[in-house]
Amino acid sequence: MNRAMMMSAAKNLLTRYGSTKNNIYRCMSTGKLTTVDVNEKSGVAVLTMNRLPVNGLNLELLRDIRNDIDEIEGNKCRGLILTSASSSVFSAGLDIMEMYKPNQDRLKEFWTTLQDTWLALYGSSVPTAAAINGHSPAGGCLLATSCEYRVMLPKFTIGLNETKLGIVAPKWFMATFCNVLPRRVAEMALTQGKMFSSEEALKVGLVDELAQSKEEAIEKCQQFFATFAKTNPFARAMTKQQFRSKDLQQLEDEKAQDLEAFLFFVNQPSVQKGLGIYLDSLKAKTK
Ligand SMILES: CCCC/C=C\CC(=O)SCCNC(=O)CCNC(=O)[C@H](O)C(C)(C)COP(=O)(O)OP(=O)(O)OC[C@H]1O[C@@H](n2cnc3c(N)ncnc32)[C@H](O)[C@@H]1OP(=O)(O)O
Repeated sequence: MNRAMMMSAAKNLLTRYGSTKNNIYRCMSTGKLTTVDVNEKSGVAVLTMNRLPVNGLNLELLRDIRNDIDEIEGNKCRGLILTSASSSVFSAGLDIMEMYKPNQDRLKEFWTTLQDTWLALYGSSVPTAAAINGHSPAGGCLLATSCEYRVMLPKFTIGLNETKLGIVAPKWFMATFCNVLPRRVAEMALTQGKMFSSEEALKVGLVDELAQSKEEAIEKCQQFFATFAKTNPFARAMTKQQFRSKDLQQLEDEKAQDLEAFLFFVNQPSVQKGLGIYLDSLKAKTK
């Protein structure tokens, strides 16, 4: 191989594997709206949501996340860290445009994909953590709390604010919240539609640690995964799945009813009106 060929091969490798100070990262898959980078040394995959500006969870982003989780599971990665390409928003939750004046077929597919994404993430056999590097309301909070561990940057907010929008979080959103928070704290926060500051979230246990940067958050997630170094991966995964099986089974059993309830609720004229007003208030903020 001559020098030019060697340079070209190295360049190709760097494009595919991208080098950082300590480790080599392999880009495993790149959906249009997500990227997945696997640390070759640790086997940990970083799944980055990249639908800027706010990672609103629309049908396409949810599909990409779902496919990435399946791929990470299939590749037997040692951990999955969910994070955002934005420096101020982890995810703004469900893209309200999917629910406002919706096309009914797409609305069905949207909700079914959200259900499947949650089943895949909450039930994942791979250890999961969220590096919450920005605001994380509603569906964003659902994704973060579906993971086993959360590290958040200061001065952002997280919570299930649905009641403030005049909508009701489904049972499986609530179950995910209750898996993290004491029941009374969860009930109060859900009914109030409370958004916690990062510091408050740490205090109540909604997040496990704070970090000063995204890199530090990812490092802390990796340290969490390292706590499993002396456990049997199969026994670990089975324990997690058994622990979460009631919540998972409930949605599996009630998927069709959950979809019907969502469609009925979202199509109510009063709900449509409320969503329209909320969207206008969000847009007015930017004017
Ligand atoms: C039965 C139904 C059950 C459903 C269960 C769950 C529901 C949800 O998940 S509903 C979504 C709830 N989400 C929110 O309430 C968050 C709303 N957004 C915000 O509070 C802020 O945008 C946020 C703090 C996340 C970020 O603030 P900024 O960085 O200042 O950004 P902007 O507010 O300027 O937003 C930029 C741009 O994005 C639009 N936007 C924001 N969030 C959403 C959203 N969830 N869906 C659709 N669009 C959203 C916002 O309107 C701006 O648009 P433009 O003005 O056109 O730029």
